[in-house]
Amino acid sequence: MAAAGSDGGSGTVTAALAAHSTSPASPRSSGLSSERTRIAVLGGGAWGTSLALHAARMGHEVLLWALEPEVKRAVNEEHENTTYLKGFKLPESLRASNDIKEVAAFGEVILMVIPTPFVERTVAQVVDALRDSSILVSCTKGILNDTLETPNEILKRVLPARLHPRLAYLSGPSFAAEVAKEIPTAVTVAADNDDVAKRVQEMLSTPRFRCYRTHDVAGVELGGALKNVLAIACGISDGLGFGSNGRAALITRGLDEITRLAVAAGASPLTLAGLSGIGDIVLTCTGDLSRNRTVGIRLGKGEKLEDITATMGGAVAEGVLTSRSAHHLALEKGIDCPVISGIYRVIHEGADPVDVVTQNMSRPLKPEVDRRVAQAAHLAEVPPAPARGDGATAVPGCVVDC
Ligand SMILES: NC(=O)c1ccc[n+]([C@@H]2O[C@H](COP(=O)([O-])OP(=O)(O)OC[C@H]3O[C@@H](n4cnc5c(N)ncnc54)[C@H](O)[C@@H]3O)[C@@H](O)[C@H]2O)c1
Ligand SMILES: O=P(O)(O)OC[C@H](O)CO
Repeated sequence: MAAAGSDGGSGTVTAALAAHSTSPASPRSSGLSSERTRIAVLGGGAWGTSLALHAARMGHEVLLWALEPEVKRAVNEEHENTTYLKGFKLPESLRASNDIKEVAAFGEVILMVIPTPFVERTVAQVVDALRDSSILVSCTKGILNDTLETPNEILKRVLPARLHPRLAYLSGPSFAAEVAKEIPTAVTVAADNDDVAKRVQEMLSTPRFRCYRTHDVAGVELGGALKNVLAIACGISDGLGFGSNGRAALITRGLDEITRLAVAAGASPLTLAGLSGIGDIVLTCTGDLSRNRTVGIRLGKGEKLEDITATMGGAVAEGVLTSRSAHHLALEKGIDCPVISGIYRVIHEGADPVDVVTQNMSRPLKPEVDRRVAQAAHLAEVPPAPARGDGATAVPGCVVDC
């Protein structure tokens, strides 16, 4: 399904950007370095196709695995993914295959862009085709229902231990259609191994697509997964006509509860204040291209979930299933998450959204800042202030690289 509202890449923003640069996709024109790399993309949905397009524009060799024969045919013959990313011409150099082992064996770097419920069975098919030097980048945003695992935890269970240091996670505010239009976008790459994070960062960064990096895998994954539930909540609020006050309250209090839950699951609160937290929350809680927010709007207007998903053309709103996982994770961790639990009750137990809002707004009154988050924020590591030439120490916070 093409993302709602896509203008097929010929919008005025794209034209304005093009007028200021002859080669926005090229890292070489800006001093950014990127060696030509063989990149395999597993997943021919909107995001997989957009990332494949981005990498191909950079001059990387790209092979895309698509589940559907029709996606493979359209990419190879029409040079467009007419199923999931309609309206964007793909370079002829970007080829698609339905043979997942062939695609995995091709890649020096493998981008895994698979909805959460299919990550395990998809990756299990390619384990034997992976080389020890492969770098595997998960771009999935969700939490599995049965086990409450993030993609990182699924991958570490399925892949041999020697490949664990080769794993990275890409997340942040990034609508597939806007990346395909080369609208300036910033994302985060998380990895335990800083060399791996740097390699992915350098491999994918351009003047239109800026990658930051972090060690906080849990924070990046949980931020990316939990914001989808909040986007559904904001959509419901919009669908009910609750306006700007309602949306601002949900974004702010939603960020608070997502942060408390993520911190309880091992994340740094600073990550939730970054691209994969507040960045992606702002994008999907306000942006019309969000599938999760669109599901929420339609629920708020009274449509049934089955009718909504039946008209999405196979596109996935991860927040629908993640609302169940997040609710159970909150119970398991003992974290009070009224927004997440409210969305769980609306989606999975048929609760009336207006009743949920009234109940949430009527809870016992409390301080705004949670004690545990405040403590975690104070304990979080800050970069050491560099020494000045005169032997004095620079003022912390004044020399941070932005
Ligand atoms: N679309 C975006 O703008 C965007 C941006 C960032 C992250 N993401 C995340 O990327 C992931 C993939 O989303 P998308 O937007 O590329 O997909 P999509 O919703 O556009 O398409 C659905 C995808 O699921 C695949 N699929 C369906 N059944 C499958 C099966 N049995 N086994 C394997 N794959 C199957 C389809 O082939 C297709 O690739 C999700 O976790 C999503 O949250 C999406
Ligand atoms: O369209 P959504 O709601 O799945 O959001 C897509 C991306 O996660 C945005 O960063």
